[in-house]
Amino acid sequence: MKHLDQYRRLLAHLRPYPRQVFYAYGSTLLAVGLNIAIPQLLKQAIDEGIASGSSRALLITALIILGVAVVRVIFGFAQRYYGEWLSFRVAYDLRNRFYDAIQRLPFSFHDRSQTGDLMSRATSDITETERFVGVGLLELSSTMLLLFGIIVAMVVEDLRLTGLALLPLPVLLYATIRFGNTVEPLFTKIQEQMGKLSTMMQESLTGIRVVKAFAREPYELEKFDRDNGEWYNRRFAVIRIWGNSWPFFNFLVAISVIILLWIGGPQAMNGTITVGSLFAMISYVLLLNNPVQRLGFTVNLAATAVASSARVFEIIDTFDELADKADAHSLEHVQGNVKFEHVSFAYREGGRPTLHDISFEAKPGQVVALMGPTGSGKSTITNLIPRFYDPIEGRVLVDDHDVRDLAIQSLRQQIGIVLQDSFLFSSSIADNIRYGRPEASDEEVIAAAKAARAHDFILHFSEGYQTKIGERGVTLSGGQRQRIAIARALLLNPRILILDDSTSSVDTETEHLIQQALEQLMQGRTTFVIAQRLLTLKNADQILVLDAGNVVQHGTHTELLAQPGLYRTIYDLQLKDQEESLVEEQRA
Ligand SMILES: Nc1ncnc2c1ncn2[C@@H]1O[C@H](COP(=O)(O)OP(=O)(O)OP(=O)(O)O)[C@@H](O)[C@H]1O
Repeated sequence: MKHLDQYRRLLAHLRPYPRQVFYAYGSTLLAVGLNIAIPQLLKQAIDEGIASGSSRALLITALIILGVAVVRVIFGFAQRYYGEWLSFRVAYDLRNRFYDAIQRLPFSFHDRSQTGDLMSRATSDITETERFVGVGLLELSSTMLLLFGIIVAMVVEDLRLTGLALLPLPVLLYATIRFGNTVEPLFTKIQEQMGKLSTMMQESLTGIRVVKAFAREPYELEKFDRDNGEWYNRRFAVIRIWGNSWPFFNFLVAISVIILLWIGGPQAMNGTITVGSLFAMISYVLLLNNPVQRLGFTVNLAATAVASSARVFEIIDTFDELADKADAHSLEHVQGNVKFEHVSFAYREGGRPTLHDISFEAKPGQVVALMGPTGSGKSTITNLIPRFYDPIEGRVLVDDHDVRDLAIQSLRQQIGIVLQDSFLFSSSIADNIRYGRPEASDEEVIAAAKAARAHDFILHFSEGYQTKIGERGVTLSGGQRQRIAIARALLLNPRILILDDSTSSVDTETEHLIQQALEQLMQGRTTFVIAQRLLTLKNADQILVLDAGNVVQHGTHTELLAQPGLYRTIYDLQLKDQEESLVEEQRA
């Protein structure tokens, strides 16, 4: 079978739990054994009780059947209990491994992936997989065991009659396998569609303000309805195949019964076999009725699990191209020297380079301002320092170590990042500030917030530092969020800093506070700043002027202003206006 490897891999998830597997499968085996015993008991009741008129034999058999039924209930419970236990445990393990992969995988992976699709794999696909690995697999094993046990019991009873009665069996097995192979690719399509729906849901939730602002709710609804309808059609197609198949499965069982009556009936009449024996044979075949009816369901589960687990494993197996080397060097005491040596970079392998042959050196404590038109590669340069991506040519060095030779965690712990749209988690303000250093004391958190000019507004909330941010808490303004992000970076006390000084969306008072906070943050650290403000540019030790991924000019504000080029053009067009307010600010 082509999916054998996939099943093997799924089964490997049961290996850590031998005790539970033993109980689950042990009770299944015993429950099946007891099921098979019942027709024998009935045979005895007929042949030794009814036929010979012994009510005592009948009573004893009835009591034994009662005992068997009670014990079977206990095994049935154990089977269910441990089956569910295994289901949830496998789901727990898979979900953890999936989350671990998502945390571990580099930016390039997240650039390619859609959040909604990943969410759908983490929820719907793992649920489909867990249902099979625990309960589904037990049920399938139970059916197979029962089938095998019944064949053996029937052969012992009467070989020739068994051969005839089970003639439809190969058809049943063939139809089951064919059914599984037909529905499996359909399930892959169903789960892919579910991924698409989740992506759409996630996007419209994230962008709900845009949807409402443009009054596009009807359009979004129609788009969603179309894809939801497609999901329904795909799901229904499977149900149709299933619906067409299982009555057919039951029909095959009915044929076996007919054969038994047709051939075995006359034999019982002429005494070749006993009536009890014929009854037992028919009971055996009828025992198959329920499992065969559920066979479609279990095969369905198996097929979904193959499709879904493939989607889960695809993420878990994704190669992490940025994984630490075996002999990765751990960065301990950093000076903060950052050097780019002939660095070229492309976001996609084989794609057009975004950066071309960039070289410069930032000495410890220097401020390097990056400026240039939108899309010129400013953020891309800053992405290479914490090794969010690797260059395609050249080297990025921190304190003369190629960042590819460093343990990535140790490198990133030395780098603080404050961007314009800093993300905050939905937890307390204090927890957000200590995100990079969970062990920081309350005093340190407060000191960082004070330096980031955030302390005062935090104290205005009734719960102060314990105020919850986000969906179940307060909504912070852009300027407040940025100052929390600055405090978060300050607490990390990084040697290298990456920040964006644009504060366009806030009032002048807040802008002033943010500037003060940023200046405090920059002190004594090697800083890369995506510069929008004249003051930042004037204070920078060096300015890299970028255009279409090339450094077209390099120098200080005074040097660059003195020569013709992009810097002077941008200065004339955008920055000159700030000169006046700067003079006023300095005067004040
Ligand atoms: N994750 C990504 N995947 C693919 N291409 C990207 C990615 N991020 C940026 N780019 C592309 O790389 C180029 C440089 O982008 P970058 O964000 O570095 O520019 P920027 O100078 O910071 O622009 P802005 O001032 O508008 O933020 C752009 O053409 C952009 O489309």
